[in-house]
Amino acid sequence: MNDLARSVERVMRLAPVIPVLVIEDPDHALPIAEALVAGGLPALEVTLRTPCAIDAIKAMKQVPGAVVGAGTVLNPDDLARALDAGAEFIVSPGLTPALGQAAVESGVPYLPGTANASDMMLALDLGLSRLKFFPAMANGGVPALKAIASAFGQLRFCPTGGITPANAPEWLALDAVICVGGSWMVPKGKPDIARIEADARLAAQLLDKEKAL
Ligand SMILES: O=C(O)C(=O)C[C@H](O)[C@H](O)COP(=O)(O)O
Repeated sequence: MNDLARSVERVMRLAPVIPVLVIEDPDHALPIAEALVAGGLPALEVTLRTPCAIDAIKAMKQVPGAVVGAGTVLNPDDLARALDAGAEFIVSPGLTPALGQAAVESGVPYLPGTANASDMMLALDLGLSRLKFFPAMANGGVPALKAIASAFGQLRFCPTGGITPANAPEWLALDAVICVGGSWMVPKGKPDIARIEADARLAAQLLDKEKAL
C-alpha cells in the first residue's frame, strides 16, 4: 500500500458510511454537519453540484471532528476549487487521466469513481488503489463488484449509488469493501436535524452489527 492509499484509507475507516451531501442552502451546511458528526459520521462528502457547495465545505470545516471532502469533482479545475476551499478528500464519479494525475500530484486523499475493469486498470496505472464503485446498485450490485474485484485483489472500494440502510450490510461484509457512500440520511428539503442525527447514528453502527453476526 502506498502513502496515498494509506491516507485515503484513513478517511474510509472513519465510519462505515460516507454521507453524500447535496447542499441547496448555505445556512443548512453547519447544522447538517454538526448532526452527522454527532451521530458518528465524521467524513462528509459535499458534492460540487450546487452553487453553494464551496461555501458549504468552508462552513462544515468549522465543526470539530468533521473531515470534509468534495464530491462530483469532474476535472482539474473542480479539484483546484475544492482544494482552495480546504477539502480534505476528493471524490469523483469517474476517472480521467487529467483528473487522476492532478489529484495524485496534489497529494490529497482521492477516491476516483470506477465502474468496470478498465477504470480500475487506469486507477492502478495512476497508483490509485482505494476506489469508489459507482453507480453501485445500477451497475450490478454486490455480484458485479464481487466478480470484478476477484481480478483485483489489491483494490479496496467505497460502493456508492443506490446504497440504503437495508443493503449496506451486504456490501460492508465484502472483504474488498471498506465503507459505503450514501445520501439517505440527508434527504432533500428543509433538514430535520434530530432525524439526521438519528439516521447517522444507525448508519455508524452498520459495520459493528455486521461484524457481530
Ligand atoms: O457525483 C458524485 O460524485 C457522486 O458521489 C454521486 C453520488 O455517489 C450519488 O449521487 C449518491 O447516490 P445515492 O446514495 O443513491 O443518492
